[in-house]
Amino acid sequence: MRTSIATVCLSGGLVQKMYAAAEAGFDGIEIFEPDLVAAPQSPEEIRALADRLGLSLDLYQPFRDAEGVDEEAFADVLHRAEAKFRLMRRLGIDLMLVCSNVGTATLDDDEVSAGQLRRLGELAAAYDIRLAYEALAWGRFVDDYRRSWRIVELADHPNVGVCLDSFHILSRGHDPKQIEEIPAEKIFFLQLADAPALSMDVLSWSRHHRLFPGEGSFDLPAFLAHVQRAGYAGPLSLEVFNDTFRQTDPVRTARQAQRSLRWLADRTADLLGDEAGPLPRLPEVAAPEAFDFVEIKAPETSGVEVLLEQLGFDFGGRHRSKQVRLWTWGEVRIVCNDQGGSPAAPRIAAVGFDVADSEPAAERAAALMAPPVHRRTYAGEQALRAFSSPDGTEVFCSHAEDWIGEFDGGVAGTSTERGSARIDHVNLVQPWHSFDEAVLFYTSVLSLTPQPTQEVAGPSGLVRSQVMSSPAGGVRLPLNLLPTGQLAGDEQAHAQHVALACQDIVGVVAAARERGLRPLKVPGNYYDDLVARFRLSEDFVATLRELDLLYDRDADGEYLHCYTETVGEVFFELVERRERYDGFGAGNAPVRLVSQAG
Ligand SMILES: O=C(O)c1ccc(O)c(O)c1
Ligand SMILES: [Mg+2]
Repeated sequence: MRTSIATVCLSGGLVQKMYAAAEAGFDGIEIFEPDLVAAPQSPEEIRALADRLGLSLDLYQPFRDAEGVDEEAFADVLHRAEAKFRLMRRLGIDLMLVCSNVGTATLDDDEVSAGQLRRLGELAAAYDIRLAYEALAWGRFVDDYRRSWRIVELADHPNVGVCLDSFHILSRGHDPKQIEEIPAEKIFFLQLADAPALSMDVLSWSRHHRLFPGEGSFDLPAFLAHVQRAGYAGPLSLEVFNDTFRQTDPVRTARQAQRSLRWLADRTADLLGDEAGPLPRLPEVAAPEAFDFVEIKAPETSGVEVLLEQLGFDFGGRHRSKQVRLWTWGEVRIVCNDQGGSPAAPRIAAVGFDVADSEPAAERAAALMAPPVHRRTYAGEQALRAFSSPDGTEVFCSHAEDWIGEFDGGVAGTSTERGSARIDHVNLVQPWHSFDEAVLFYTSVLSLTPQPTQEVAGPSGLVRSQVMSSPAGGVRLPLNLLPTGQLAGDEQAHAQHVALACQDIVGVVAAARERGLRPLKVPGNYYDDLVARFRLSEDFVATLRELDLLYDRDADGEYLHCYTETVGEVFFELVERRERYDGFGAGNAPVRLVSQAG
């Protein structure tokens, strides 16, 4: 499988983009014309650099407004094209992308367009150049790949073929199955992009919101399977116009892009089975169905452990050789780490996921270029493999049995009178520039599935939230994207949190309050509104009000929850899920955000 990336995906100048693509392991690039025009280097220098970096120059693009025009306009098209063909010879590029006409087309006639593409193809042939015709989703007359293929078929010239771009096809809801009817030798190029489900004009959607495969809502594995079944053997090239990637580190973006192609190839090979051909596979790993632990970096005096004690955790002992303490409650294991000058503000430093087999999980993460994390390990201690997620939180694939013996006090006796508990979800706050990357990271590395995005209004802006979850719901990882502005009080509301599921939240919170816990205060107006929305008994609402419990109900069941105060950058949530309730009480989030902002 050859991989390629359009220079438009990356920030920086052309040379910087080329270094980034090479460093991330791409085989080639598509040169986006404005990048070349703005570059101080000559075409010959760019060609030499590509050679030196081991990058092939796969495509020059875009050539606009070529077909469907009158004869006078077409004379200008030929003139313009010839200049580009000469330039491409200097660059050593033999494939040019021709977009369907959006501006100058006046003739809605396949015969005319085909005739003009044929004449352009004849001119290109003289320069040993081929043309890949792409139907833009907003083309004046040609906006459907099936029509662009009909025109190419009519043009009937060996130097004229189609370029398929997943965005233009899937954004319009066109069925990609008919790609299989296009002869492989006529598919000159393939561009891949994902996108979030948005209802907006398709041009703005394309120019600002494209994403790498695995980050959006399109079914790219199914799309690529059609292209592979057609017999396409050219490079898989990414073409992602995205406002964030245009302004973030190009090396990091290029690695993210390469990760997305490796994930996509593997998923597509799954769909194709015996027909997968040369698509490379990843070590197979089932999604984890439980959290193994959460590690909080916190000095012993920070107050986090006071909270844990109030919540009813048992002290599970000190680590044999490190400044690390374990707290347990049922199946919940929280590790407080005070090593190496912990930051004053406690924060979630690592999350352990209980995967069936840690070795292949670590191999898979490495194949997806997840940056490894090296922790100090002493003789006789389990060396756990960990990786850094895009926001810096370390991800472990681990099993408590392998490491819990390193804590004196051993496995803590679990107080049965408080019932069992488990980690329900871990909410990780994402910086604005790594949100999409995080979705891809958890999708590809841990095989978690992104759920539909939600937006919650907070006092200082909208919080976008996307939950990554395992098939049976044992692991839920809400990723929250914060508003970009920072108002006073934001820090509290935008801390990360660990939610603990218990069976009798009323009893647990009542006991915790006896031990001194002060849950986040919920305003009286909230309970008046609850009474209006749900037919709840007065007694029940009085209990909720007394204990500052929040409530939600849907067709699947009920959700009762409450929050602790925030310590540094972390707080805890207690939850009780009744029946099959699968949400997070999203309607209550604005109340929490306002209360936390104080
Ligand atoms: O947005 C555009 O104009 C544009 C240009 C070239 C492409 O390949 C494409 O998919 C879109
Ligand atoms: Mg394209």
